[in-house]
Amino acid sequence: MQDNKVQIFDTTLRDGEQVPGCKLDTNQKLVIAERLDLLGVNVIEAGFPVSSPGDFTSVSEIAKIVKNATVCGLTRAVENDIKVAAEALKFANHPRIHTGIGTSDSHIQFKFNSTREKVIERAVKAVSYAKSFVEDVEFYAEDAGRTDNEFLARVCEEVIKAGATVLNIPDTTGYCLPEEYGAKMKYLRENVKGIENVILSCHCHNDLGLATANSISGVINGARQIECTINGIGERAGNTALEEVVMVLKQHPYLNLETSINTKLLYDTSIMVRESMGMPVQPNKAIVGANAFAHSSGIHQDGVIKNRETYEIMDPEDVGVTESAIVLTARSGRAALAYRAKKIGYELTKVQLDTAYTSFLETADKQKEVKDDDIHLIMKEVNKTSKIAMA
Ligand SMILES: CC(=O)SCCNC(=O)CCNC(=O)[C@H](O)C(C)(C)COP(=O)(O)OP(=O)(O)OC[C@H]1O[C@@H](n2cnc3c(N)ncnc32)[C@H](O)[C@@H]1OP(=O)(O)O
Ligand SMILES: CC(C)C(=O)C(=O)O
Repeated sequence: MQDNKVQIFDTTLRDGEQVPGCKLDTNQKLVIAERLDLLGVNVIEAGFPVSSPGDFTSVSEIAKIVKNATVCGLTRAVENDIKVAAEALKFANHPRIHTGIGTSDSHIQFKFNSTREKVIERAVKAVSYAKSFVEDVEFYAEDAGRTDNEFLARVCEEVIKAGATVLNIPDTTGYCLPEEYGAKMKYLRENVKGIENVILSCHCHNDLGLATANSISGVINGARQIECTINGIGERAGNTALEEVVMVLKQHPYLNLETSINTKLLYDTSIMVRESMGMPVQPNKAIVGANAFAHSSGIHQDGVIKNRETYEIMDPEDVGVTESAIVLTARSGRAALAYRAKKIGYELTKVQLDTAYTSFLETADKQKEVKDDDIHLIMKEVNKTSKIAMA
C-alpha cells in the first residue's frame, strides 16, 4: 500500500528563476524561500550552486534559514557541480542534491555525442559521488518524457542501486500526453527493481498546456512528488503550477492524495512571486488570476448571487481570495445590478431596478466595465423620479 502523501517540490527559485527577466538577488530569494517554508512545501529547490557565485550564496543562505523543508541544489552529472552543491547545502537541516543527465536518444546523441551505456555510467557515478556528501540524492533523467521506457527503467534501476532516494522523471520538453506520462510512471513501478524504496517524482513542462494534467496523471499512477512553481513560471511555457496541482488534489478527495500545503496562503504567495520577479499573471490563470473568481455575465452572476456553488467549484477563501467578484458589463443582468447597487447602499424596488437597468445598459454599451461611480450617477437619475431607499 502506497502512502497517500504527495510531496510538493517547489522549484520557483531554480527552474522558475531561469526565465528571462525573473532573476532574483539573494535577499529576494530568501524572502520567497521563507514564504515557501511557511506555505508548507516539502522541498525547496534553491538554485544551481555551480552556475554563479551569486547563486551559490543564495543556496547557501537559504540552507541556513529554512526550518522545515528540505533544501535542494541542482547539478549536472559532473563531479565539480556536485562538490559545489554539497558545500552550498552544508548548513541545511535537510539537504538534498539533485543530479542527473539526459537519457533520451536526442540528448545522448546531440548534447553528449555519447551512447546509452556511457550515460548510465555517468549517472551512476554522479549519484554515488553525491551520496558521499548527503543521504538524500534525487536523480533526474532529463527528457524522460521522450526516453524509451525500457532504457529509462534500466537507468532507474542502476541509480537506485547507487543510492538514489528520489527518481525524477521529467517531461522536459512538455511533449507527453497525460495517459502516456501516467503509463510511464506505471511502467517504472512495475519494471524497476527497488522502485518501492524510492519516491517517483513528476517534473512537467507546459509547452502543450498539459503540465498540470500530466503531473496529476503521474501521481494517480504512483508518483509521490510533484515538482512545480508558483504561478507556473519556468523555462519556455513554464512548469506545472503549484497552486493548480495542490487544488486539483484538494478538490478531488476521492483520489485520496494529500499535500501539506496551507492553501490559504496561495494567493498572497502568488502576488509575492509575481511582484518580486516582475512576471505578471494572466487574468484568466487558474486559482490565482485576477478573474479566477470574477463573474461578469448575467446568467452566471444571477446563479452565484443565489448560491456561489452554481459557478464556483472552490471557495475563494480556501486559496486566500477574500470574495468572488461580480463585475458589471453590458452582459450583466438586473440581478447583478441590484446586487452591486445594494453593496454601495441602494435598495431598489422592482420598478426602480427596471428604470436603472435601462440607463445601465446605455452606459455599459459605451464602456468595458460599469464601475461604482457610474452606478452612483445612474441612481442619481432614478432618484429624480422615484426616491430610492438606502440599504
Ligand atoms: C532542463 C533544465 O532545466 S536543466 C537546468 C538548466 N539550468 C541551467 O542551465 C542554469 C545553470 N547553468 C549554468 O550556469 C551553465 O550552463 C553551467 C555552469 C552549468 C555550465 O556552463 P559551461 O561550462 O559554460 O557549459 P555550457 O552551458 O556552455 O554547456 C553545457 C555543458 O554541460 C553539459 N551537460 C548538460 N547537461 C549535463 C548533465 N546533466 N550532466 C553532465 N553534463 C551535462 C553539456 O553537454 C555541455 O557540455 P560540453 O560543453 O562538453 O558540450
Ligand atoms: C533538471 C531537470 C529536472 C529539469 O528541469 C527538466 O528536465 O526540465
